[in-house]
Amino acid sequence: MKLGRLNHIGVATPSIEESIRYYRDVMGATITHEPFDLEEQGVKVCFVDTPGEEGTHGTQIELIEPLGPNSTLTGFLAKNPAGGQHHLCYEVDDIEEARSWFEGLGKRILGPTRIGAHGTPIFFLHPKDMMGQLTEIMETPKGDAHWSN
Ligand SMILES: CC[C@@H](C(=O)O)C(=O)SCCNC(=O)CCNC(=O)[C@H](O)C(C)(C)COP(=O)(O)OP(=O)(O)OC[C@H]1O[C@@H](n2cnc3c(N)ncnc32)[C@H](O)[C@@H]1OP(=O)(O)O
Ligand SMILES: [Co+2]
Repeated sequence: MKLGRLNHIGVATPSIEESIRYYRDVMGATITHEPFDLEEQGVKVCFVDTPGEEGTHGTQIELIEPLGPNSTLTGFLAKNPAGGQHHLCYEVDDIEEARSWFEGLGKRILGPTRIGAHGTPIFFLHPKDMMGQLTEIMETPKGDAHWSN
């Protein structure tokens, strides 16, 4: 497997609106995306772009707030009430090849491969098998989609 770009850093927050104000008013970010609900993942999401090469954006901050008490974020926020860095997401060319690679290494994969917030297949790896970092693997969006979401 060949590691691709760092697509996003997932940041858990108890209030996505408060986090948006922080990135806009303190960090000077322009927030062009509206928050949206991803019911299947149990999260409300908003992307914050960092600058990339001409005409593109760089690695995103993915703000995630729990949607309801059964969200996978509930335990994390109970331990970290102010929120904080939750996961790292790396791109790969071929999601099935990557899944087989990590399975072959004996890494625990958390649930099935599913469609993530960028519209491409994703899966998660257990933080205890990944040097303490909850790791998301995402198939690289094809064509212009890479820069529009
Ligand atoms: C927006 C959609 C999508 C995208 O397209 O980008 C997303 O990113 S959705 C993001 C939210 N979804 C997920 O996180 C799915 C995968 N996560 C899980 O399955 C669980 O959250 C978990 C990783 C298995 C943790 O489960 P939980 O029940 O909350 O905690 P445990 O008590 O079982 O934790 C065990 C152990 O791991 C430590 N831990 C937990 N979360 C993290 C973390 N984010 N980073 C680092 N370490 C983490 C936890 O502290 C426990 O350690 P010990 O206390 O030492 O036992
Ligand atoms: Co993510």
